[in-house]
Amino acid sequence: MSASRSDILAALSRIALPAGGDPVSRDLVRALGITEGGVVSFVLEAADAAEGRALEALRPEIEAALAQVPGVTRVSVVTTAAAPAAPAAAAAPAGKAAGPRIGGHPKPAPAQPVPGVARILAVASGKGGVGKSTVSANLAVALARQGRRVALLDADIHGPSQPMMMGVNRRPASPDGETLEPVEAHGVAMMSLGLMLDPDAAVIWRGPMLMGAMQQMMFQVNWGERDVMIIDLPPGTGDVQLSMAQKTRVDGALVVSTPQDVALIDARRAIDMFARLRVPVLGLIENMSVFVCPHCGGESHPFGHGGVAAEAQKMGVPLLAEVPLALEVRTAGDAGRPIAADEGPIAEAYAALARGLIAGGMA
Ligand SMILES: Nc1ncnc2c1ncn2[C@@H]1O[C@H](COP(=O)(O)OP(=O)(O)OP(=O)(O)O)[C@@H](O)[C@H]1O
Repeated sequence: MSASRSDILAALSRIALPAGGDPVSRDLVRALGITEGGVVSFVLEAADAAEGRALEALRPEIEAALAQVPGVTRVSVVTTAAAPAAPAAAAAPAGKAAGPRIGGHPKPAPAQPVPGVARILAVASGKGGVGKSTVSANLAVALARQGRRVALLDADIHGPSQPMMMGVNRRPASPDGETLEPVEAHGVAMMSLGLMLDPDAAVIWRGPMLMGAMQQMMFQVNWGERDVMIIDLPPGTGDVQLSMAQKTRVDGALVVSTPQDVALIDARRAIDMFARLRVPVLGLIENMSVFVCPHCGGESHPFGHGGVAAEAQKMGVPLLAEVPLALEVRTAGDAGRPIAADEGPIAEAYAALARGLIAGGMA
């Protein structure tokens, strides 16, 4: 049996904090999640950057203490600081840097550009599982192969899959304890909450925490000079999408759908949401459009046929790409080398999508 919430809180209340009290009495514990398998994850939210550094230093001790609680199989703690990034002069001295922190309450701020990033494209879907993350990773790689300087931000906070798809899973460096360095993979600079968390841990973020995490991943990452940032949004039409459009200027949205009616209904909702947020929808991408049998070469349409093209016409938006359903797309994603990194008809479909965006001045 896995540990209970009260077991975890009891263990946490035995941890003495340098500034006095314990994480429970000081109300620092956020988004505590315990999976059936006994994986415990939560966020320790510090009041300011200095306390954040102190908590980060204490993190190994906290994780070790919780690992002793019966039923706990793994512990994943993320520390955050609620205060905005300190100016460079106040940064931690070299060698004293705290680890990367992601989360915290959002800071009220008008929409602002992400420093160094020329354009932002959001990849969205109305429904989960239609291949939005796969499209984001492949498009990012295809653009990089055409010489663009590309950032990939995994905003799919509840199910961050870019570390797996891009084949990188190391904690990002934070040399100054305030900002994070993106990780490089296949010529793309990537940041994902998945790099901070145990891959098996459930992420249960409350609204404000979620917005804070998004804000930090956009503005407290040293993205460098980038021609385009691809944002892999969570499925649906929720808080992250809204907050993204409010916090920064999204130049265009790409909506991914399978040809299935049920996916298309949700895609329509996503298009409607972007219209209300005044984010231009650049077009639809049909994923898993046709299945080509690897044995006989015969074509079939497991999710229907023609639906996305018809929907695009109805909504007055272009159909930008049709990506077949192919086993190698999944195996490439699972292996951490997106299919667009190699040669073949599917890589060419992504290359054509990238060329079109570059030609249209969107990437
Ligand atoms: N064209 C394709 N052919 C075969 N498999 C695919 C294709 N596109 C995506 N997949 C596979 O389908 C699964 C779901 O894809 P993906 O994670 O990209 O979807 P998603 O829309 O981002 O899902 P979520 O809503 O969970 O974020 C993955 O295993 C992926 O490898």
